[in-house]
Amino acid sequence: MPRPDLPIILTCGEPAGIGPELAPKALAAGVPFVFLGDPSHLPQGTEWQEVEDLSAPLPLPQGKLAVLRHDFPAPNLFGRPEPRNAQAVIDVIARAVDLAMSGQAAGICTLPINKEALKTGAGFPFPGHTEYLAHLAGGADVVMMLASTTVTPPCRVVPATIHIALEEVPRQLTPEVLEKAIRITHAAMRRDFGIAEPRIAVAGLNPHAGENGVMGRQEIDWMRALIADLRAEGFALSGPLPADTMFHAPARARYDAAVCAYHDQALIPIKTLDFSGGVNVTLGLPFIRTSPDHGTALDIAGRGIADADSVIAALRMAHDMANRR
Ligand SMILES: NC(=O)C1=CN([C@@H]2O[C@H](COP(=O)(O)OP(=O)(O)OC[C@H]3O[C@@H](n4cnc5c(N)ncnc54)[C@H](O)[C@@H]3O)[C@@H](O)[C@H]2O)C=CC1
Ligand SMILES: NCC(=O)COP(=O)(O)O
Repeated sequence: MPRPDLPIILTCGEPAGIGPELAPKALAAGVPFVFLGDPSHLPQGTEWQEVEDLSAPLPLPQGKLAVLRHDFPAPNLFGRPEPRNAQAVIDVIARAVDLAMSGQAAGICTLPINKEALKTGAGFPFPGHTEYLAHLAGGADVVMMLASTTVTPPCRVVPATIHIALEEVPRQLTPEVLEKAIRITHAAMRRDFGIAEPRIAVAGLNPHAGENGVMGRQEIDWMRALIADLRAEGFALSGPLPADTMFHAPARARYDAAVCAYHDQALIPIKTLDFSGGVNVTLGLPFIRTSPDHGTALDIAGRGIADADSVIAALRMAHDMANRR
């Protein structure tokens, strides 16, 4: 069980992006966390203090940022990821996971990585944190959820396939993959969101959910049968639903989470409804992991204008999850 009195580890992510400037702003979350990264990447004038003992009380006096030091090999230039720093970005994530899995931290909250920079700089073989974290957890079955924090009814979405090319989706979206996403989502809604009988809506793959086979057959070939089987087990499921009409407010009021067929089907509604309050949470891991919903924003990095609301919401959600567990 995670100890909510212990800090959440906030990993630095890509230092050339907006991560370093978000870290001091994230103190507004009011929950105990420690920044894991190179303090030389923090904005000039940041008041910080190195910590070694994660059980020491937080927050630090005078609003200082607590830093668990992880020095990077090369200087940082905002907006331009440095290939020599790519491996350190990856190592920081692995170090944070070690701390969470060994019970020294309440969980982790990851600042964004630039997937292309890690692939070109260090041959990172994973398309995102989600897949890397599953690997670090010994091959856990996980799914990615993005959850709003400022809209009512809430928008919580899970793409059953994640970081793959659109042309791969019909091949990789199998009954097994969709069933796994539904089961993991159901369990996490109960454990981490306190919803005893979660209602889950399942999006179809095709326009109009195939319209009875006129615009695609996955819905009638296997989705309906899978949903019926799971309903018979007691799951409160609806679908397969046409994705274009399931995200407006009255539709969202009818479910607690939506399991979608692919990345953009799921992420466009939440990032449109709640870009600054959206939280990315990995479901199915043996430790808590949240993240802001946005990326590295290289176009504005280092200018001090990045909005910290999403990382603040992510830290609070991780802390709430630790308390609930
Ligand atoms: N969890 C993670 O590590 C994530 C990483 N990424 C990575 O980030 C990189 C850039 O991805 P993009 O698609 O360009 O998305 P992005 O979210 O980095 O940027 C999209 C637009 O939103 C703006 N924006 C993003 N966050 C903002 C903030 N906090 N305050 C103000 N404006 C903000 C940016 O300036 C840009 O105009 C890619 O390498 C992607 O893979 C993307 C999403 C999540
Ligand atoms: N678009 C969401 C995203 O890329 C987040 O991925 P991850 O790094 O959390 O796996």
